Amino acid sequence: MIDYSDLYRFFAHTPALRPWLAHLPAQIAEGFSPDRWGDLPAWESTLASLPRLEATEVELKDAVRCAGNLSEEQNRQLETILRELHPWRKGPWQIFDVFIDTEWRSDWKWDRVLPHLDPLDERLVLDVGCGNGYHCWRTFGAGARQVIGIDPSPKFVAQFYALKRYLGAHAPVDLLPLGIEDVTPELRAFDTTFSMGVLYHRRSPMDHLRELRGTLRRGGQLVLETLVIEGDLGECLIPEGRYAQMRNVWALPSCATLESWLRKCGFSNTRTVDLCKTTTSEQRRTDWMTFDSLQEFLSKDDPDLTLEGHPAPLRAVITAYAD
Ligand SMILES: Nc1ncnc2c1ncn2[C@@H]1O[C@H](C[S@+](CC[C@H]([NH3+])C(=O)[O-])CC(=O)[O-])[C@@H](O)[C@H]1O
Repeated sequence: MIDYSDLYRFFAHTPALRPWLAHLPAQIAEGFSPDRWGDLPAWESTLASLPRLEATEVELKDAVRCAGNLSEEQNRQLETILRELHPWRKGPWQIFDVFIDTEWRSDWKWDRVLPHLDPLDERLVLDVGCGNGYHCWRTFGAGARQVIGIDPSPKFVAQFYALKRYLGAHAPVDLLPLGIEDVTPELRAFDTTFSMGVLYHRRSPMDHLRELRGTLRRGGQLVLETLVIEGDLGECLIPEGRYAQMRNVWALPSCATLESWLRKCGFSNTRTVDLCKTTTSEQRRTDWMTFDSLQEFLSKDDPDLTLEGHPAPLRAVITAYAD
């Protein structure tokens, strides 16, 4: 579906990435397998039908947007095609005159994370579970040398490449249809690794932390963002049923617990740098994501609780360094 030849060349020229390259083409073929994803041909034809348009201006630092001289008809055609890739969860994106108003204000998360990042200049960055790659672009806009996002949902990969052709077809920002388990263990290649919104989806959080450490070179920075609970060292919520209607939520530790897990898994200098309750302004139903959203997942009587009676979503950003 996507031409990864530039990325394969980059892997070949980067000694630390070479062990992964041996498996990568087969993993990507598997990630885009039509046997696994019945809608894949439809997404491919959407990508193929996108108009060839030239951006005269691209902004990636303060927002993600591009501009150019398009007719109303061209903007309308672009919007119709991009809407075929519904639901748009992460953003927002301004693509010419088309404003993709996504479910999440991912720019608000970026604003919380950015002040705590080691300078990104010249860094090789991995974004684990990057969705459609919104933060990958912001990372590149903040100076990174090369950004590789991974996400096992090929629809999000399709959204990313739909926009990449306008935001920078040859920019060193790519997204692979893979999960963290596909990254070669103990690669120790990346200067910065993001894992944002992923830990609570992993059945074994400790294994996830160890996998993340394995992606980083010694001294590389981990930026971990996840759902947490208020509480002391040792406390952790493991919801038996759903959490905020999500079936695949496993562990919500307190910050102190999570920091101790990080230290146990080979990180030091752990720091909780941000704690933020998710609001219905940050995560909400929009014209580009018309399914239920946070508002519908909270208790009608008490917005501090989820529908199931658990504490409502509280998210922490924790930074740590790989030993
Ligand atoms: N095994 C896996 N490996 C990697 N990714 C996975 C895996 N399983 C699921 N995912 C992916 O992890 C992402 C989690 S969303 C965070 C997006 C972004 N980071 C954000 O911070 O806005 C969560 C949220 O918005 O709550 C999804 O895109 C999954 O496909």
